[in-house]
Amino acid sequence: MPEKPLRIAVPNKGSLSQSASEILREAGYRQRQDSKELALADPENGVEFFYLRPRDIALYVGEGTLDIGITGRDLLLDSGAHAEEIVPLGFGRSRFHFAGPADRFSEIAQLQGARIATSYVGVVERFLDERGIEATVTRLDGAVETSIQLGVADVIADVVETGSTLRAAGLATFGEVVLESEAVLIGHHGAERPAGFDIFLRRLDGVLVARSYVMMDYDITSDRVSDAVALTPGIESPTVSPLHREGWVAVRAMVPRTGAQRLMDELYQLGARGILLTDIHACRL
Ligand SMILES: Nc1ncnc2c1ncn2[C@@H]1O[C@H](COP(=O)(O)OP(=O)(O)OP(=O)(O)O)[C@@H](O)[C@H]1O
Ligand SMILES: O=P(O)(O)OC[C@H]1O[C@H](OP(=O)(O)OP(=O)(O)O)[C@H](O)[C@@H]1O
Ligand SMILES: [Mg+2]
Repeated sequence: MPEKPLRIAVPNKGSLSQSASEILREAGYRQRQDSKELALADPENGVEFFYLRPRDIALYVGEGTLDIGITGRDLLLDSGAHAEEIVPLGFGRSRFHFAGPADRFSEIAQLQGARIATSYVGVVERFLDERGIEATVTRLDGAVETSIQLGVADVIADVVETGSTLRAAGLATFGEVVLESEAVLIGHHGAERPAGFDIFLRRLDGVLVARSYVMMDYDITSDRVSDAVALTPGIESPTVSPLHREGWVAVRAMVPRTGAQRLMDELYQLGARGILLTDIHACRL
C-alpha cells in the first residue's frame, strides 16, 4: 500500500453524486454515510475522498491539488482545466443542445447575432468560434430554460436528458448535438499517474465489466459445442467441462449483458439446455 493516500474528488451533489458513490462502493471503497461530510479517509484502501461540486472537480485535478476525480465530460471540457479524461464511467449520460422556441429555430447558422443563455459558456464559445459565429453568450447558474420567456435570451444551450424540461418550457432543440456526455474519471493532463492509481483503476474497471457482462452457463451435446462456443466465445475462452451424462458438456462464458436474452434463444435453438444467466459482482480480467 502506498504511504501517501490517493486523493480522489467525488461529486457532492447533483445528477452524478449518487451514482459516483455507488460505483466506488461497489469497487470496495468506503463512502460517506452523511451528505454533509466533506471528506472521508479510507486508509485500508490507501485513498481519501473529497466531496466537491462536480463543476469544480476538473479545476482541483487540473491544478494538481487532487490526484483524480469523477465529473461530467461536459464539465471537464467547459472548465478548460489542465485535466484529461481517463475512462468513461457509463452513468450520468446527457446530450448538450441548443434549443429555442419550437419552430423559430432550425439550424445553427441562425445563432449569428443571437443572445444565448447557458451554464456552459466554455463549451458554447468554443463551438461558436469553431464555426465563425458571433453571438452574445450569457452565463446563468441554472433554470436557463426560463431565460427566453423572461426576455434575457433568444436561445439556450443546455444539458438534455429526458427532454421533459424543454418540452415544459415550449422549447425544442435544433442543429447537431453539441456534445455527448457521461461521467468520466479524470486525471492531471499529461502527468504520470500517482501511486495507487493502477489498483484504483483496475477496481473501477472490474465494476464496469461486471455491469456490462453476465455469466452464462448451459449444457449441450459435444457434437454441437463448437457452434455454441462460436456464439459465446467469452473474454479469454469459455470453460467446457464434461457432464456425467454421456455425450454432453457444460459451457461457462461471460457474455455482454445487452443481447444476452437473444443469445439464450439462439443457444436453445441449437439444442442447449439448462441455460442460466447470473450477475457478476466484481472481476479482474
Ligand atoms: N438531467 C440532468 N440535468 C443536469 N445534468 C445532468 C443530467 N443528467 C446528467 N447530467 C450531467 O450531470 C453533470 C452536471 O451535474 P451538476 O451536479 O453540476 O448539475 P445538476 O445535476 O444539474 O445539479 P444542480 O443543478 O442541482 O446543481 C453534467 O455532467 C451533466 O451532463
Ligand atoms: O432533459 P431533462 O431530463 O428534463 O433534464 C435536463 C434538465 O435538468 C437540468 O436542470 P436541473 O434540474 O439540474 O435544474 P437547474 O437548471 O437549476 O440546474 C438541466 O439543466 C436541464 O434543465
Ligand atoms: Mg442543474
